[in-house]
Amino acid sequence: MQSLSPSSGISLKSLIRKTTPPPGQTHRFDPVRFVIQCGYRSDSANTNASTVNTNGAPVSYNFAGHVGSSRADWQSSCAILASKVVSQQQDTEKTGGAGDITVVNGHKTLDLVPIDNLPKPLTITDLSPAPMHGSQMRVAYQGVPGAYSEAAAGKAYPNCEAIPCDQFEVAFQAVELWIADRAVLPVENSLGGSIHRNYDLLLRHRLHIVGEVQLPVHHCLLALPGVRKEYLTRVISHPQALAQCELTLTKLGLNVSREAVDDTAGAAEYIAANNLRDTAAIASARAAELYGLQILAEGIQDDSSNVTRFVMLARDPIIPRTDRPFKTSIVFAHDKGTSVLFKVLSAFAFRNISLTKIESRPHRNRPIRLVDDANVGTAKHFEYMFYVDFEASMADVRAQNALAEVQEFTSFLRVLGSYPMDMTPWCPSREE
Ligand SMILES: O=C(O)C(=O)C[C@]1(C(=O)O)C=C[C@@H](O)C=C1
Repeated sequence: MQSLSPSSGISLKSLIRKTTPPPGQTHRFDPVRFVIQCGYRSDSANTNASTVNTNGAPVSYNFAGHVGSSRADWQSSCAILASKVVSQQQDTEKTGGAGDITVVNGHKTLDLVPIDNLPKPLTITDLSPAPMHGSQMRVAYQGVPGAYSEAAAGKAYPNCEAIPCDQFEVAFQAVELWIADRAVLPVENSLGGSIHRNYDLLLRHRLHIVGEVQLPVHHCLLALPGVRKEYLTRVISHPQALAQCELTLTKLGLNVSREAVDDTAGAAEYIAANNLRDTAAIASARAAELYGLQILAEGIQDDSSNVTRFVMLARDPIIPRTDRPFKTSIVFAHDKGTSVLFKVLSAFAFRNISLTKIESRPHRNRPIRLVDDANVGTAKHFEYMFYVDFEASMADVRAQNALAEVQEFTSFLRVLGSYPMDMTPWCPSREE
């Protein structure tokens, strides 16, 4: 990725360089047409022409550094952009001033004191409908520089310009509004499990999964220089990172409270900006370097092969292929609830298609199904959306037939994306 230097900053000029989508990217992909071509249907009502681009495939791991712009540049760009912002609903309950921990969606989050020379995360109010396109791939991620999501962006697109965003929602919108070309989104971790909110966002938005990366996550305990473990009363980090280090924190004999914040690197930045000598952060070694913290303990994740899986999102899908391993992600539901699940899964089992992931989430439009029985009362069944990843490309006739069958059993079916699997050699010691 691009290295951090004042001259590499995102300027307003570069942000508004192109005001129309580049040739070949003017039309949104039409899932209806895509699935009809493949012999099955989806839920989408979109009837636009179907145009795809092919530059979404992940490439080999070569992440060497941070991407960025000067914070000053970024802030001034955002300030100008903010003057023509479409109104966006901000679902936060932020109340505090700089340096406070406040509550966002039930989680504690930080109002950070600015540190020079680092790009400031996009906020929901920075989002402008003005599209912008440089020659370099722009990849939106949630967090601040030093976050694992930034490293994932670098693994997926080694020469990209990574754009920090203060919420996942903002990263989605950055792509939808042509501010970024891709978003990178953590969906599951080998220790901490699924990042549920991101599954909900995948459904709420119309972006397509165009790739995946699996990133070894190697956590460090960071504090201000000179601080010793015995001084600590609190450890702050992303809830996933806290979960991934739970046992090790106890083994280290730390008598500390755990507090969840928006991202790992943001926790490190907060400690540095507020000179907190009683608080440590769980974050990457790179975050220690960026924010001038010392590493008190390394490799504190409860399993040395701790891996987070990220997906890359784009406005258009990539063309599925069969000459390399592909994965396809779908989401479906049925009016009659979970009874359909076995049938759906057997459509894949009969065709020898392996499932790599299954996840259920509340059906937000219809969370409860009531079944009245005059004699005994009313049964209240929870309703679900099921997310399934399977190991086949949509260009594979087995996958097309399986989905043709699945659509017979389901009232809702959407293909989230068909994309190359991350096949980089297994080396968990390649630490972030
Ligand atoms: O906070 C970060 O650094 C992130 O990139 C987020 C995130 C996550 O959401 O799971 C990503 C990878 C790690 O598993 C911990 C945190």
